[in-house]
Amino acid sequence: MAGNSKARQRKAKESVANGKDAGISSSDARNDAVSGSSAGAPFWVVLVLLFIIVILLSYVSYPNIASLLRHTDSVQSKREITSESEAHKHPMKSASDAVKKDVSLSNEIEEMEEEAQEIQPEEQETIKLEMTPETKSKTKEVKLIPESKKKDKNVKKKPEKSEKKKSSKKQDASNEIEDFKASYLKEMSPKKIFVDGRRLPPVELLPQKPNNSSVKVFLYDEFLSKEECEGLMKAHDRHVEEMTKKDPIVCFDSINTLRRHLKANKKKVNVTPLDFTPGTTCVNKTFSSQLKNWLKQNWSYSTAFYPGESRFSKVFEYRVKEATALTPVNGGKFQITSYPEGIGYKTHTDCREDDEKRDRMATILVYLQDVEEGGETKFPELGIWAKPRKGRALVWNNMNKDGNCEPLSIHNAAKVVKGHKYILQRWYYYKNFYSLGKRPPEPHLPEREPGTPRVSCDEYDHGSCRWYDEWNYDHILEYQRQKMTLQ
Ligand SMILES: O=C(O)CCC(=O)C(=O)O
Ligand SMILES: [Fe+2]
Repeated sequence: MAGNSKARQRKAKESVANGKDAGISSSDARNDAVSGSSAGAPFWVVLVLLFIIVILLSYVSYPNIASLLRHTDSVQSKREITSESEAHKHPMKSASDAVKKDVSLSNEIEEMEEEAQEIQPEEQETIKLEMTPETKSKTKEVKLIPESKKKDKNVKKKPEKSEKKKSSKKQDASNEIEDFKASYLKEMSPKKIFVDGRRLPPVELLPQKPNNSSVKVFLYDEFLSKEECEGLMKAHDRHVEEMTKKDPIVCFDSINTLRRHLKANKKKVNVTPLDFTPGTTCVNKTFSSQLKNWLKQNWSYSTAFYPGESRFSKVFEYRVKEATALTPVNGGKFQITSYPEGIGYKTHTDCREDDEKRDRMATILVYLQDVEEGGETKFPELGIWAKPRKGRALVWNNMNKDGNCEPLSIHNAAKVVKGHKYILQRWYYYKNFYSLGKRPPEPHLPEREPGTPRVSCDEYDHGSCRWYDEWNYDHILEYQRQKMTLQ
């Protein structure tokens, strides 16, 4: 570095002497030389030369500041490259989404990766190799732009520059939606893999109850390393801590669920549909804050990050693909959930028993830490259960090969009796769709301050309330009525 800067100084001095373009000071040297020659007066030439010398001297005296600036530039351009490639992946992303990303879990994950990078350099290498084909396919996406430009030519009145950009972006997005070809994921096939010298064989958990379902449950111990688990938990905790500074808005699947929660907490409050924010299944801000105390925050906490938002997402999906043949393009968001003591999760299937093929074919769930007592994942119809162990992955199919939801895949999270449970989950879809794995736009209702979390209480039993760091459309009545189809 020191040698380089000396060489630069020498070069810069030479460039001034020769009046030539050289090194980092080239533009200064060139500009000054040009203005000097056009003036033609020797007094100005001397003045300009003096000016150059002063600039060069100040540069020479502060090499650290200069190199610092260069460093900032390179960091800046790296950021730009990242966000640009993200923009290709998320063409519908708005500016507010970009701002929102600043407070998203991805930032925390990125920090965790920086630490992890020091620990696992070899693994980072493997991932880079894996990313190459995707980068190529991104270039293909970019090639869509000229097509939309061709269409723009038909427009008679020339739109303003920014308008033109906006409309061509819109056009690109709609082209991409139209051109989207769904990939089907019909089964998983678990096999042994090696990660960082760890041998990871799948262990099938055999049903203890006779059944005729296609559901298979596998377990991999040490699927994630201790460092990966700890990094994810830390990122989740920091994010939850930040976001719980604001009280959440609480939503219910029905007024009955709200009544049951109030009754269980010995609150004699009469509630009517008028207590809900119009158009939604959520109660207003004041009532929500009251409920937070009344319900004693009896919920689990879920935070989400999306594919492509962090290196870890690549690391993880690559490992999952190698181990199970579950393909990254069929994967949705990543969700980290933590359960405080006394909290579990209702019995449910991860798929819906309707004809929807764009549904969750398989689930991978990784326990990020041991739980002293309770917190098992249980499949009551199969007689299968698994205990939380740091790094242990549980993977199962929720749908059969024909894309029908298997009712016997029902499962629940037993209440944590002692300890604190953390899991990472990702769902893989039978038929993927354009918006799968992309951070979704947020609904405008209920009106709320930016960064307000939500709590969703789906049913009373088994402590089914869950706090979320992001919003979807489940609580919007119109959405429920129309069963709006996602792109
Ligand atoms: O925490 C668990 O063990 C299960 C969680 C689960 O099934 C879910 O969130 O869909
Ligand atoms: Fe589940």
